[in-house]
Amino acid sequence: MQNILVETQRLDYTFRSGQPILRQLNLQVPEGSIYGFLGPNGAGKTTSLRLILGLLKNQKGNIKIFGESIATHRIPVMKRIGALIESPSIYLHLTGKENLELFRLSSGSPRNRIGEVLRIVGLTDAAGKKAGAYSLGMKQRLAIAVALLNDPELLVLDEPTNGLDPSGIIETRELIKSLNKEQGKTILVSSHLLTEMEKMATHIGIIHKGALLFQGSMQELQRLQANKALITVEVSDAKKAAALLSEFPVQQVNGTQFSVSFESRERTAQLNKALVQQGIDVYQVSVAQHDLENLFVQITNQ
Ligand SMILES: Nc1ncnc2c1ncn2[C@@H]1O[C@H](COP(=O)(O)OP(=O)(O)OP(=O)(O)O)[C@@H](O)[C@H]1O
Repeated sequence: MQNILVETQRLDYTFRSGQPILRQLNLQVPEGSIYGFLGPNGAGKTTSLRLILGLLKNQKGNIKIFGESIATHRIPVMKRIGALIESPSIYLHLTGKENLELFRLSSGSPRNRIGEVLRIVGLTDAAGKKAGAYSLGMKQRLAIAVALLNDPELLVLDEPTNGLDPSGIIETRELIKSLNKEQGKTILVSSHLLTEMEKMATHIGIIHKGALLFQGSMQELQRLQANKALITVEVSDAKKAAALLSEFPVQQVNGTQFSVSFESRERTAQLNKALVQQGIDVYQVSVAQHDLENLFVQITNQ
């Protein structure tokens, strides 16, 4: 069986306002994985990651990392973790190398580690340039280099592609994949974009309103999606269409579109015919967009 590096056991968290934020969260991050922690804004991803890193306290339930409870082994455990949470604190008036030198002093890592991390993130040639002159992707790679200084076994990255331009997103994604493949790092990475996670994650945990809706390998998620494919139909009157279609359970109505489960090509043709016979014009029938919102519908309709 695969070794679990991060495990939360029935994790509950409530801010002082009294609103429950996490509910019985049981995360299991396997060693060697890129674990995509996926959920819409406000679902509780940052709160979970802050708890895992010991930056928030007073939770209910256990958090175990490398098999140790962080309640009793926080300091030795944190030494083996690198994290990038919220915006990176990079000094723009310093060069990439100077930034790393500054953070190296607080991390206590050896001087030769700077050259190594610059090479790993592909910034060796830009090491002498001011970070303010870096592209967004280069700044993010520098921030990840800082997180790598202590040669961590586990990297925790909170929405690392958020706010980047398209090339920055690609650079960051490729770096995450190579850190996993070439450097053997286990990576817990959060995102609100399903498509982004599909491009890098080996495992997925989906959080919605503080509760875990799905957890498993990417293949398991894909199997579930294949079994639960949706088609979207654009019509002249979606509400009326949804009300008429008792034989085809409608999953979602959105403006002029509604979604139903895909069953077969023949059933799709029957659906089209039924709509036309009821006087509803059909403008388009397509496979539903591959996004988080549709995935929620698929999962919650299991
Ligand atoms: N310090 C705080 N005090 C009270 N409520 C908070 C605090 N920080 C976050 N919250 C609330 O907790 C919920 C979860 O927020 P969290 O930041 O963990 O979500 P998220 O999934 O990371 O989303 P985002 O991508 O928007 O950061 C939200 O409803 C948020 O408003």
